[in-house]
Amino acid sequence: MFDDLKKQAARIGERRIETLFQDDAQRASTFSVDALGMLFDYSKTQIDAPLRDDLIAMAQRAGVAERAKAMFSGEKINETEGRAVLHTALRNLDGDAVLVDGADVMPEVLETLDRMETLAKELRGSAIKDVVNIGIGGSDLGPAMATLALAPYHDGPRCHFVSNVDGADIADTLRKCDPETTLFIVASKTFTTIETMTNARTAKAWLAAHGTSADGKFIALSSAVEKAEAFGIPADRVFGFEDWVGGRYSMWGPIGLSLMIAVGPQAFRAFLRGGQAMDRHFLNAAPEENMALMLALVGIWHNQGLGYATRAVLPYDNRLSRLPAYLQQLEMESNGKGVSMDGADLTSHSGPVVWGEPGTNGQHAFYQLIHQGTRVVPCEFMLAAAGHEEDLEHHHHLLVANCLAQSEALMRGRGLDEARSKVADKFKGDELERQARHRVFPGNRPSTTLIYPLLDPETLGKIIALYEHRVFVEGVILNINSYDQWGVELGKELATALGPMVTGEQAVEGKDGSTAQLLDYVHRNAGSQA
Ligand SMILES: O=P(O)(O)OC[C@H]1O[C@](O)(CO)[C@@H](O)[C@@H]1O
Repeated sequence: MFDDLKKQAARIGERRIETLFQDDAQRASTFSVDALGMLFDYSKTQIDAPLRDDLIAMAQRAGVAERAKAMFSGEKINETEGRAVLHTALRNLDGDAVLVDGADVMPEVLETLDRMETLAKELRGSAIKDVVNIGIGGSDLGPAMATLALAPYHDGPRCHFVSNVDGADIADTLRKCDPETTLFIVASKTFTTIETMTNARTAKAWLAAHGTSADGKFIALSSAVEKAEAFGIPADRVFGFEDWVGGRYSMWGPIGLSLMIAVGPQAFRAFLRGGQAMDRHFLNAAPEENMALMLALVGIWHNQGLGYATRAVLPYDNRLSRLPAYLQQLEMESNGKGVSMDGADLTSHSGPVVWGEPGTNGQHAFYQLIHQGTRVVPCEFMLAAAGHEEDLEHHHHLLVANCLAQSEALMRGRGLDEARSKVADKFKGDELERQARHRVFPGNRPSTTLIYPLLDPETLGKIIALYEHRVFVEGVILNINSYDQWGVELGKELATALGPMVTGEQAVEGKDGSTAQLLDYVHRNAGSQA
């Protein structure tokens, strides 16, 4: 499937990336995309003109542009669930018609946005001091990531995010809240997710235990409006969305309510505008100038072409510290599939393992392996040209210097001669040789850098939509369905079956020796918190 890329890899061989800059003074700008005020620089990779041509031709053969049109126009491209994929409609602020089964979805999308704004304004001027979003996965990671990312714009009530079924999560959160001035948002597309429903019931019980009425204290964000009503949340406190919004793509609509309450409707609209600008760019820009397409093709080259199994997302922007977790769901739940659209086994690897931490913290943790480990980890750096803290500009200068130094170091490395010269005054002979070898950096390790002016709401919208489209393009090239998630089901089923064995209501039967042993340990030690 990726024979062209294998041939390109053989052609490139052991070539050093730095030599590409020596041979072409324009390389940096030729292998960058400058769009929407952001710059995506992929020149510190092995991609050269013939390879880029092959990658673009591959995207064209796979029908990326046609599939994108199909997605935006409401075709049911999520074939295993028979659904359209229309998170882009949630940021279609101009309201141009988008049809699903012949009906325009935009009037309802815009009406829901209006209702959200009315409620957000009301809450921001009310006695509510704490908002607790109860949700998990796509009903948590997006708003949690974005609320932190946009902290400088946060002028509403405090927002907390409870996701884990581990009682520690909600207990630690409720300890900070006053029942009289706390509002709970139950965010669940299906309104059946066990973690969320358990936490929501615990929140209700907490209010009751404090003698506080639950009336007006709960809001629901869900596609299952009747289930939310059955939980006791009246219809006018439920914000619905359709099944064509996938969980991990849902922060642009009702699932973003906590973010809207935190930063205000205006900033939330700016976030949507950023996403919409990226949509238009993705649909209209020529391949070489298309940021999402090129980001995806760099990913395909590294993963399917060169076999690098992981990629690190390294934001030099502390407020993006939840972005790697957000992207883990976005990318790995979308493209971690083993069969193609038609149900046949994939003949290549699926999407890569995505991981990361903000710089500079990562430098003092795992960069050792990135620089000198035996596995190559393509790195995706992200950096704002300016920070929000004008009085702390010297911090930002250090941040920038560190980010740029890392991509330079990864590419250049350090040879044995240079390593020897670093320690020649301390060691001699064989010991000098041994010590020098520990200080060699192989270099020639690829990285990309996405640089933007400032992490404001609009820019965040552009970045998130950029990654969504990257996932889409990689999925089309791999011919997989990026919009289902069957791989999460088996564990859920087994957990449900194990529940009564954990509580002791049912004997442990039919379990493998390891599972039975672990259950036995729990039973013998369950009282240990006393
Ligand atoms: O919003 P819901 O229905 O509670 O689902 C939460 C998450 O669970 C999953 O279905 C599976 O983990 C995700 O795709 C989703 O974001």
